This record gives sequence, structure tokens and C-alpha cells, in this order.
Amino acid sequence: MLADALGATRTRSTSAGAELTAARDRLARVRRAAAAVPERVGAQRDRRLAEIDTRHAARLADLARRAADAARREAPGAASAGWDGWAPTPAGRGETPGSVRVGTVHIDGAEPVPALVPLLDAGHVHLAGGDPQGYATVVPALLLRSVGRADPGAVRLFGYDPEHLGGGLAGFAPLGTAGLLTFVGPGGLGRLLDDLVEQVRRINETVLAGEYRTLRELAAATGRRPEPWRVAVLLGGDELSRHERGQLDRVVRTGAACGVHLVVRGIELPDDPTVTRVLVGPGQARVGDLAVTLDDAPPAALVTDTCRGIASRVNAGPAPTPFADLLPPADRMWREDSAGGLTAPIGEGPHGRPVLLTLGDYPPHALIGGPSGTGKTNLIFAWIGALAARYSPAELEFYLLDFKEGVSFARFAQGRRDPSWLPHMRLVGINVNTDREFGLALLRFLAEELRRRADAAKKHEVTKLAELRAVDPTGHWPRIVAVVDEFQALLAGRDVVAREAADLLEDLARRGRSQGIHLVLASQDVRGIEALWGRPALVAQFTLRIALPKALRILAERNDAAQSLPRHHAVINAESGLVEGNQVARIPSASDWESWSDLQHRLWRMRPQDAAPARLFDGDAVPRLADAPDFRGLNPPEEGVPRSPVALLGEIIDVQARSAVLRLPRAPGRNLAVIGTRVDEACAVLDAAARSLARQHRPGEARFSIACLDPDADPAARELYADLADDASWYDEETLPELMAEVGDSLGSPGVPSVPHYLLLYAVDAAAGQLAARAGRRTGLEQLRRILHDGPERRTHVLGWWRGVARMRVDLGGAGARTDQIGAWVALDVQGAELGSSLYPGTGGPDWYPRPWRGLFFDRAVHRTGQVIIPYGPTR
Ligand SMILES: Nc1ncnc2c1ncn2[C@@H]1O[C@H](COP(=O)(O)OP(=O)(O)OP(=O)(O)O)[C@@H](O)[C@H]1O
Repeated sequence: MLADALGATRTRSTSAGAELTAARDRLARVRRAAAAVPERVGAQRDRRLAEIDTRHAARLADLARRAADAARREAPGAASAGWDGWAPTPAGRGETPGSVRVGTVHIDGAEPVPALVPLLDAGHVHLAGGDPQGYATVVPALLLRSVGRADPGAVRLFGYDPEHLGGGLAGFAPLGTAGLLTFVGPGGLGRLLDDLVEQVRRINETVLAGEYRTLRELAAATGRRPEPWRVAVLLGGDELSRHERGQLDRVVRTGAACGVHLVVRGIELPDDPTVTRVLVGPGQARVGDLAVTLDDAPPAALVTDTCRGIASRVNAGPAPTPFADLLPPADRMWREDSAGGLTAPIGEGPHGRPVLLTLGDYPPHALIGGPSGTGKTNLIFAWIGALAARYSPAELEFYLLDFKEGVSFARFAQGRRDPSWLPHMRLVGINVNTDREFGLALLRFLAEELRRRADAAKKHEVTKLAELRAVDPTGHWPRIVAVVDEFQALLAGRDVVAREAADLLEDLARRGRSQGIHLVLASQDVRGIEALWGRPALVAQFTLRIALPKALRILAERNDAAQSLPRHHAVINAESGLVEGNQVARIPSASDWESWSDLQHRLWRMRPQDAAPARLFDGDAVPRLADAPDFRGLNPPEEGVPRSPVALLGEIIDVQARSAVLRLPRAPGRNLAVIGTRVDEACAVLDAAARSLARQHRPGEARFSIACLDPDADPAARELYADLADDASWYDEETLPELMAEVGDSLGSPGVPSVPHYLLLYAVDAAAGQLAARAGRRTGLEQLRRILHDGPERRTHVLGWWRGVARMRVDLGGAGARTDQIGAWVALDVQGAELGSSLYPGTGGPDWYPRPWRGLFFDRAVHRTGQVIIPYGPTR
């Protein structure tokens, strides 16, 4: 039993020993494992921490980069650029200048972020901290950057520095010369604050006027900035009085909306969201909660140079408002209806509101005055542009006449370099200074249009244009604006032209109002106005007066507003010039090439498909026969259809480019005499006559006999001879008597020649000697008289050039001889008085003052008075 027990015990002991060993092993393993755990976890934790760090740094860098980007957008150009190469970069119109940079915020491992301080259109800056160097860095940086972000003159500074802290304001002194920096002496703070509060009140009431909450909103909506920013820099001083404290609080609360801002040191500002607090230390500052490393101060020379530049720009006069301000937005072009009148802005009034010009029933007509160079031409451009952009050519037409020398208005018509024209422009007359007839033609044309409108109104039983348009909606009844620059030229002189012009003007002024015909007369010359003054009934119709600086007699007698006008401004007065009607407007520059072309091209592209270019009459240009519509329209008659030929002599001075026409039917007197010593003009008239006649005959169906007795005329006559080819024959001094004898004698034989015969006799008076001799049964002169007398009925017409009235009379048979065989004549350098008696109806002859390249054409069969013509220029 014991042995058994021993054996069993041993076995238990052995297995217990084995268990023990196993347990120890386990323990050792567990101990080993336990020892490894913290090591692993720590590594993992470290790994995670490192990951988080990297992510954080990347995010920080990303945020810093985005903040820096945003800052650069918020403060572009002059608002943040480094001082090296710094220059003003004014914000665009309607844009806000944004915040300005004073330093940088540094974040470890990220790019530095510009530290911005909002000022213009945003709020106020309060500076604290005791470091004078810091102030001298921050204040000029703030101010220079702000000034550089606005148009020259758009920021006004007020300095209050009773303790002479300086604060960096000194460099801005040059602004004072342009009234852009005002220092307020000790004791002046109250007044300055009162004034700022008053500005805020005024701007709220009259500029924002309940329509906008802030100037910034107004600028964004209209693109205009009617008020400057006002920045008061207040540097220390005594304790504020209660009143001053109250005013300062008011400015803090309400100033920013009206562009009134404070930069303050040493005076407490109330807590307000618009106040940015800057704590200034040496080279460092806290802006709000941010630690900022301050930028260097702007170099002193940069500050003074910039301020000097701005002051000189401002002293040079206000920058004109851009022309674009007068134009409607692109989608509103040509949308206005002119039935009731024509209204358009002409410039900006004192509070930035547009000043409007109206033409309609009242006021119907305008008078513009101002000495040379004050901007009349520019004003006319501005007005025409503002109207043309609003009213389509179906609503408005322009006629424009410029009596002074110059071509600026030629731009309205199609040119060689610029194919565009103003679609509303029907007629442009330039260089018409000596061609008052052209002015007269325009007035006659308008008078005719007035009659047409009045007739139509009568037919529809209405009286006014608006009513006529209502009852005849498909009719073409645009309002017509006729502009005459330097109109006094038209009324100068006491002759028929001046009298008729004044009568027509008076009629148009009186009755044009209701028919939508408006006159705009401009003059630089007091005498111009005085020419009208003699006709009070005429002047009374011009109720709209526009006076440019220093204009005399445009406004009423005791209204001298024009005398103190700054450059590029005008007094607009729709009350016949009475003081109550004065409105001052700043006129934008419209006549410079770029502004005008841009608009004209835009309108030109909008023109109706069938729009024809404006007719351009240039008094300095010589028309060409080949271009004349009447010449192009000529052709031989159809077989068997009789038609009396016509000779074109030159261009009539008229609204349309028409030719002066001489009919040559088979009737007595149908001859032409060109009278005067001017070779080129005489040749031009005969040449045009011959070429136009030739165009109406087929080859071989007309005979042209050319005789030239003036060597100077020889080249021209020979050229004609060559061009008429087989239909022409050439005669000279020797052979002319033969021609006279042949033609004269043939007139005695019965029957009518089958082809017409035109005798072109150049300087025929030079042949008097040769013609005095007998040629056949008669002398040459007798033959000539016979041809003149009997020829036309037998299709034989003389187109002769005599170099003087007396010489012609001799050829016709002496001083007392009849002249009725000369049915028509063109006088060149011949005084009107010489043409009296038998050549012209009435006594004393026509009102004709010879002038280069003009002739007076009179055809007794059709004319009551002479007609001024422009000979056509050389053909080749
Ligand atoms: N509002 C303006 N803004 C900018 N420049 C202007 C303005 N008005 C006129 N000017 C400029 O002044 C100059 C003279 O103007 P303009 O030719 O219109 O004067 P004017 O009175 O018609 O003179 P004149 O009778 O001698 O022709 C021009 O160079 C013109 O561009």
C-alpha cells in the first residue's frame, strides 16, 4: 500500500513539477510579452503624432497661402506693393480701394501673410502704444497707400497735431498746394469735427438721398464717385470737450458710409465694428489679436514725390468725367422714344448727378456760346453722342454745319481712312466759311421739311409731332436736330443771303418746335449773338442756353455764372439764361479720337441695313464730274424719243450733291457764256458741259467744234478734244473764221441739221481781230452773232468763254447791243455790279462776290436769282 502510495505520490509530484515548469514558462513568456507592449504603443503614438503634425503644418501653410492670396486680392497694387518701385494704382471707377498693408503676420513654417488695415470706405484706425518710431512707420504707410489707391485728388487729408508729434504727416505737405491737405491748429479740433459731421449730414441728405446706404454702394451701382474721401489724422491733444467727444463718436458711427475716416492716436475712440485697433511697438504691432511685423516706413522722397505729382495733376484742373458716363448701358442703346422730346445727359453736376439737356416743345432750341478753345466743339460731340446712343436713327436725325475752318466734324461722315459714319447724321457741312449759300440751302431744306410735316399734321388734323406720330405710326417722323457752329457767319453781311437766312431761321425757330425740328446754334463770337439780338422774336425761341467758361451774352444780362466757371464746365440754363435756371455741369472729353471712334463704330455696326452714309459737303474739296450722280445718270435717249440735251456746269451748293443743269432745247437764247479771266475755272465749266453733252449722244450723233484762243487753256481744251474723238474738230485763230462762216451760212439754208452742233469757244474774245475780217458774205463777228441768235433753234449752241463782260458786249455788237441771245451765263471773277442791266433782272446786278473756284450761274429761262456753283475738278 505504501509502495502504491509512494508511486502515486511520485507521479503526482512529477506532474506537479511539470505543471510548475509550464507555469513558469508561461510566466516568463507573459513577462516578456508584457515588457514589449509599451514600446510598441509608444512607437505607434509617435507615428500618429508626427502624422498630425505634418497635416497641421500643411493646413497651416495652405491657410496662410490662401490668406496671403486673399490679402493680395483685397490689397492690390499700391495697397500692398513693396516701396521699391511703388507707384499709385488708383482703383477703377465704381471699385472700392480696399484695405492697405502695414506689415506681415509670420507663422512658423508658412509663408508670411500681409497684415491689412481697412480704411477707405471701411472704417477708422486707432493707434496706441508708446513707440514713436512705430507711429512714424504706420501712419505714412497707411496714408500713402490709401492716397495711391484713389484717383488724384480723391482723398483729402486733415491733420491735427497740436503737440507736434509729427507722426509722419510732414512728407504729405505738397498735397497742401492743391488743397488736399489741411492742417488744423491747436484749438481747431472742434471745428474740424463739426465740419466732418456736417459733411456726413450733407452727403447723406443730398448725395445718398435715401437711394443708397453708402457711397461705396452708390459707386458700385453707378460707377461714379461724386465725393472725395476725407481722412482726418488726429494726433493727441487735450482731453476732448463733451461736444467734441459727441461729434467724434458721431463720425465713428456714421463717417465710413460717407467716406469720412479717422486715423487717431492719443484720443480714445468708442468701441465700434468700424474701428481697427493697432498697438504699436518697436518694429512690431498688434492689429486686433494678430502680432504683426511692421513694414519699413515709405522712403521720405517717395512720399513727397508722390504727393507733388498728385498735387500737380489736381492743380492742372479736374479730370474730366469719362464720356462713357453719358452713354446708356449697351442693352439700352437706341431704346428711347423721341415723340415727346430728346433728353440726354451732358455732364456731371456738383453732386455727381447727371445734368440733362432736353429739346422738345420746351425748350425747343439751344444757343451755345464760349470763346475759342473753351470746348464748344467738344460739347457738341458730347451732346450728339449722348443723344445718338439713346435714340435710333428712326427717332433722330442730325444736320451739321460748321462755318469755321477745320475738319473735326468730318468724322461723322464716311472717310477714306475710317469707313464708319454716324448713322443719324444726314448731312455734314465743313469748311463752309465762305459758302453761306450752303447754310441757306440747309435752312431751305429744313423749311421744306417743316412744310411737309405741317401738311401731314394738317391732313391728320393734329398739331404736334407727338400727335402726328401717334396717328401715323408707320410714317418716318424723326426729330431733327440741326447744329450750326459759328452761325454768325451765315448772318454776316447785309445781303440777300443774310436776309433770307435770318428769315428762314426765324420761321424754323418759331414753327420748328411743334414739328420736331430743333436748332442748335453755336458761336464763339459775341457778335454772333448780337446778330441775333437784332431779332428779338428769333432769340426768344432759344430758351436753352449753354454757356462755356467766359461766354458773353449767352445768359441773361445780370447772370455772370459763366465768368467763374472752371475749365471743361458749362452753365446749362433752360430758362432763357435767367439766374434761377443755372445748372453747372462738368463736360466729359468726347471729341478726342478714341472716345468718339469707339462710340461711332458701335453705333455704325448697329445701323439699319439700308442706311446710307451722311452727305459730306467740304467747302475745300473740288467735286469730280465722274462722281456726280447727275452725270452718272446721263445716257443717250432711246431711239426715236426726242429729248433736249442738258449741259452740267458744276455742283450746286446744296444739301444734295446736285449738278447745275443748263437745258439746251431748240429755243432762242440757249447758249452759254462763261465770263471772267480765270482760266482753270472757265475750262472746267466748258469741259463739264461738253463731257455731259457727249454722254447723251451716241458716237457720230453730235458735233463738237472746239476753238481755243488762249494758250493757257490749250492743254485742257486739247484733252477734251482728244477724249471726244471723232465727234470733235479743232479750230484755232486762223481757222475760227472758217468755222463761223461755215456755220453761219448754213443757218440760212432750209431744214434742221440732223445732229446737234456744239461750239466750244475758249477765250473767244481773243479772236476779235480775226473775226472782224470778212468771212464769206459777213464778217466773222456778224457770223458769230447770227449763230448765237439763230443757232439754238437749229440745234446749234455756243458754249463760249469771254474774259470780261465788256469784251463779250463788244462781240455781241457794242455797249447797247441786246444780250438775250446769251440765255445763260456763269460769272467767275466778275463783280456783281458788272452783270447788271440786260444780263440780270432788276438793277445793280446780283449779290456776287467773286471767290476762288466758285461761279455764279444764271439761266434766265429758269432762275429768279443766280446760283452759286462749284466747277468740277480736272478729269484726270
Ligand atoms: N470737357 C473737356 N474735357 C477735356 N478736354 C476738353 C473738354 N472740352 C474741350 N476739351 C479740349 O480742349 C480743346 C478745345 O476744345 P474745342 O475744340 O471743343 O473748343 P472750341 O470752343 O470748339 O474751340 P474753337 O471755337 O476754337 O474750335 C480741345 O483740344 C478739346 O479736346
